[in-house]
Amino acid sequence: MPAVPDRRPPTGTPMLRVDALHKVYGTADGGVEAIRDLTFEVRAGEMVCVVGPSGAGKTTLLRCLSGLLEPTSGEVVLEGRRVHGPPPGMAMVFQDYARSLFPWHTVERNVELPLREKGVGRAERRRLVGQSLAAVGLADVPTAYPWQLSGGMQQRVAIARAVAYEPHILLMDEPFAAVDAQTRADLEDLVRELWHRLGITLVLVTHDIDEAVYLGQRVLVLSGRPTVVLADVAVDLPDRRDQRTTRSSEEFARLRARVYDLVQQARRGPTNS
Ligand SMILES: Nc1ncnc2c1ncn2[C@@H]1O[C@H](COP(=O)(O)OP(=O)(O)OP(=O)(O)O)[C@@H](O)[C@H]1O
Repeated sequence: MPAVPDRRPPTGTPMLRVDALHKVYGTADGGVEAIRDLTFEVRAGEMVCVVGPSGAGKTTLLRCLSGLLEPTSGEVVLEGRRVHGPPPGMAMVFQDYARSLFPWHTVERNVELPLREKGVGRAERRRLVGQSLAAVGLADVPTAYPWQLSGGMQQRVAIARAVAYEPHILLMDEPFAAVDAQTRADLEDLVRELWHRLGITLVLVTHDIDEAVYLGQRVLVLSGRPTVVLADVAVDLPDRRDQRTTRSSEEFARLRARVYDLVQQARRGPTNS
């Protein structure tokens, strides 16, 4: 595996390029064209949310970005290198925290394991584990087991694990879909705060239009299958956001309505094919 580039690209420079991405799943009856043609870029330090109707290929897109799936044609280029397998410098957070954490390992061990695989020395591992657990508000439960924690706390462990890895880019697939509404709001704010503080590039897939507008600097709206980019909506809300004032602002309502209409249009399909 190639070494992780030491430094993140400077904020605003190209980080991720998706070029004419096309993905067909082979099936017994001829194949499913999940993604027809996706082309977009993400700059270093950006937070981009991806929405689209059910079955639009959002998970397929993330799998291609993370090198878990090879595209049928087109390419994914991360920090100037074409992605073929899981790239160094990338971390992922999944919806299903219960399956992504090892129940037989403690919280701190769960966070530490990827650092061992990365070859980080012991003292540095301890520092990164302590720092990232503190950053997600879990400094006081390092020796607990995941099953002893609430769902929201388990997802915080998964986020701490991703952050401790010091990724250049973090992919999140419906990360808050399995928690209650209040926990979801807390986790949204936690992610924005970490993104601000750490300068990570973030691509987050969600079904929730309000969440996409609240979190993102851009919202990429995917069409229905076979999938293309229907719109790339700039979210020109103030950088400092909070659940009460941001979500009740006129600008938020305007953006929400715009993205909602686009998703409805995508559901009606077919698009510009
Ligand atoms: N392994 C597979 N084999 C065949 N078809 C697949 C496979 N995985 C996904 N698909 C199909 O590809 C399309 C896109 O699926 P994908 O899970 O990426 O969509 P999604 O936008 O993430 O869906 P959802 O919003 O419901 O989670 C769907 O029609 C799905 O049935």
